[in-house]
Amino acid sequence: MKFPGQRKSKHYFPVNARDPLLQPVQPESETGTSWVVGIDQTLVDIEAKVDNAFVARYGLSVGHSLVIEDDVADALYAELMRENLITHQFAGGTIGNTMHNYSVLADDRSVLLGVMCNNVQIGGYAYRYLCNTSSRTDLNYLQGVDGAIGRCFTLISDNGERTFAISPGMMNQLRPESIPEQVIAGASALVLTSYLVRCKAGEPMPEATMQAVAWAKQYNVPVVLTLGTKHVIAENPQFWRDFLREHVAILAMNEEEGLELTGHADPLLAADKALEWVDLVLCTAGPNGLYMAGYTEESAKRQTNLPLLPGAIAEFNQYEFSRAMRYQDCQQPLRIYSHIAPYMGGPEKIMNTNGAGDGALAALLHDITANSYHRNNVPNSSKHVRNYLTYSSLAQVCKYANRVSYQVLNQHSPRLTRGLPEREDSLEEAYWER
Ligand SMILES: Nc1ncnc2c1ncn2[C@@H]1O[C@H](COP(=O)(O)OP(=O)(O)O)[C@@H](O)[C@H]1O
Ligand SMILES: Nc1nc2c(ncn2[C@@H]2O[C@H](COP(=O)(O)O)[C@@H](O)[C@H]2O)c(=O)[nH]1
Repeated sequence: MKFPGQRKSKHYFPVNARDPLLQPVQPESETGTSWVVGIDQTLVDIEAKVDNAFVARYGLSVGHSLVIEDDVADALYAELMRENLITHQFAGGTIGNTMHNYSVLADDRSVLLGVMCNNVQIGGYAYRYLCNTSSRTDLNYLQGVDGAIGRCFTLISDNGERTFAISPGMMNQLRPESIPEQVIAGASALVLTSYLVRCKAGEPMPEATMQAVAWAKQYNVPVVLTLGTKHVIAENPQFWRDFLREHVAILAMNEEEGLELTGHADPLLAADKALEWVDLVLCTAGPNGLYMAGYTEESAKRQTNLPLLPGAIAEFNQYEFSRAMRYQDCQQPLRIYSHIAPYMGGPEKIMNTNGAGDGALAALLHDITANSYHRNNVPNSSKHVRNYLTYSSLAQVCKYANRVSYQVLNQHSPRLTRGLPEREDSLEEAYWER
């Protein structure tokens, strides 16, 4: 497990297994002691540059993800091939990306659940998917299917905005009996997307998802939900509010999804509203950076030393140096909030925005899992006198999440090709001051 993010001062973190002051740290094993598990629709992103007329012609909606029928997919693919418009093909899927990015950042294990072709052809989509997933992402629990994985036509317009057209193949054929109980039971978090319910009647994916949720509940594993696209939420916002209240601890969304869910266009108000249902919220807001909202114990709150920010909630970042806790673990819960503008103002030129939100969530998951790792290895550390959810303060998690989004925006693929630059890995470096 790598240290999550960078620090101005050195915090104690058991990255050195030979420290004699530590309890004997469990030896590194292939399965590890702390991991995250996610369920996804197995998808390959087929990226092409198109204009808005192309998007409109196939009944798609700019910036969003819609499922298309096979005949539309065939016509769309034929036009992309005819006009030689395909530029890249990557492994994709919002949770697949998040598990891969987590493993790259943490240099540690994530487990991905979903389907995979029984018959993988060299050079085919399934082959590309497997080749482009981190070797630290455990794919041993994928369920075999006799057919194709999904295709996600990722249509990039001139300003870098991405539109998705999903041709599902067999991506929704994951069955409940393919969800391994012990993998869920030992995880630091179970990560889901609202896309998992976007299926045809009779497809087993939603049932498989609910099996995983039931085990997460049984073993007190926090469930993380990322909202995916505003269209899925807009179809039935009340379903999602109930789902959050009943099953979810951590919510990740962008401001458009936040609006559909809560009725608030302001990301801070949307995040605040969502705290009625969940314990921790990450709300990305494109060029306006990102917000986090959560709970801490009143008596453990820590005052920021950064300028207090104006907003719909006055001086909302006052206690952003506090660490997040689950509502149920607080005796006197206090709401805490933080915001950060895009790292370095954002890249000079954004090639495409695909995966920026997934990157931010991977950073948050790294911080949460690092907390479990630290608790396992140094249970009597003062960091664990309370049952905290995150290793770091809300402000620090925002910085880290933002930094990772920047990295994704600065490269071409939604999956990190490497971890953050080496020279930032030094705990001594006051990188954030730049
Ligand atoms: N145009 C932009 N300029 C600068 N930063 C951006 C821009 N778009 C996204 N980002 C960064 O990427 C993060 C996630 O982007 P966002 O587009 O909100 O996510 P999603 O992909 O989920 O819609 C933002 O919080 C911000 O840090
Ligand atoms: N599991 C699904 N993943 C999907 C779907 N539509 C798009 N995507 C994936 O999202 C990422 C990019 O995410 P971003 O919102 O952070 O830009 C991309 O790689 C797509 O594969 C879907 O229906 N299901």
